[in-house]
Amino acid sequence: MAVLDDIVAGVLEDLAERKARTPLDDLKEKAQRVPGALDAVGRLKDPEAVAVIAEVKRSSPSKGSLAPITDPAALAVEYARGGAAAISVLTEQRRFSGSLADLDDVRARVDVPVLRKDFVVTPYQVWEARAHGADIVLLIVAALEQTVLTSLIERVHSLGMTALVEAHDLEEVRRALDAGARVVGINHRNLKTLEIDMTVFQRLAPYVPDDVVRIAESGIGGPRDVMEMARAGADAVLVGEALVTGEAPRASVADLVAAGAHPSLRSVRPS
Ligand SMILES: O=C(O)c1ccccc1NCC(=O)[C@H](O)[C@H](O)COP(=O)(O)O
Repeated sequence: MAVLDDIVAGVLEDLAERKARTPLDDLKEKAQRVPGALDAVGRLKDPEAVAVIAEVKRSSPSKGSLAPITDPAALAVEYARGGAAAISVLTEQRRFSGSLADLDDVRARVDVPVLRKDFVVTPYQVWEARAHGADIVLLIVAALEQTVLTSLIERVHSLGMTALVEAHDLEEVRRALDAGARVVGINHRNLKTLEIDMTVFQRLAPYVPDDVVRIAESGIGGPRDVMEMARAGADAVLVGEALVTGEAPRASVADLVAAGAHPSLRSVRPS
């Protein structure tokens, strides 16, 4: 079984337990009570600079354990102080050691948009994201049939959130756009094999129109990578491992933010 299929199978088992504990109607009520979602598109498409989405990531299928992260909110606060435009919180339990409690904690402590990073394949999970304060929801094209992708994007947007629609090849980019994505994440990581190919963003970004937010995801190790992605047309970068395994998350984010606003990029970024 491909890695992605295996992850989604586990996600569906865990989801069945949560559904048994919390009926959808209760979740909808909770979603009415939380503050409205923040505008993410405005934060992620700054003509002056590449936005940095900093990720709270304890472990991963490709690398195993990365960092214990006992206080995800404290880490997120450091990221925000370093200038992160948004915080990504992995909520998948089995392979990433994340949880909805992490999302709650982070939401309560930062005022930048928060991304629920999970394997969302049902409307219930979209409601969950909103009920736990998410502003952005990841939808992975490779995990979804086209009609389901389209309806999940609509559901995310109808709840005031932003869908980050993730693709890894040209067909997936086209499917994301056809389905109504306004924010497309191009992942260097192939979620079926876990291989990283750092040329993927450069090759696919030209197929994403200028009025759609383009995010380069995975394998970004430092300021040089951010500048390379900026030259290839990235509006934002999503960074996990390099930040959680480093010594100083706030300073590391600040370095990435500075790279994304480097004066030499002015001539290559549309104004
Ligand atoms: O990180 C993995 O190994 C992984 C495996 C299978 C599905 C998703 C996976 N990661 C999720 C992500 O998209 C990354 O956490 C995110 O892009 C940040 O990547 P990185 O900076 O390389 O940690």
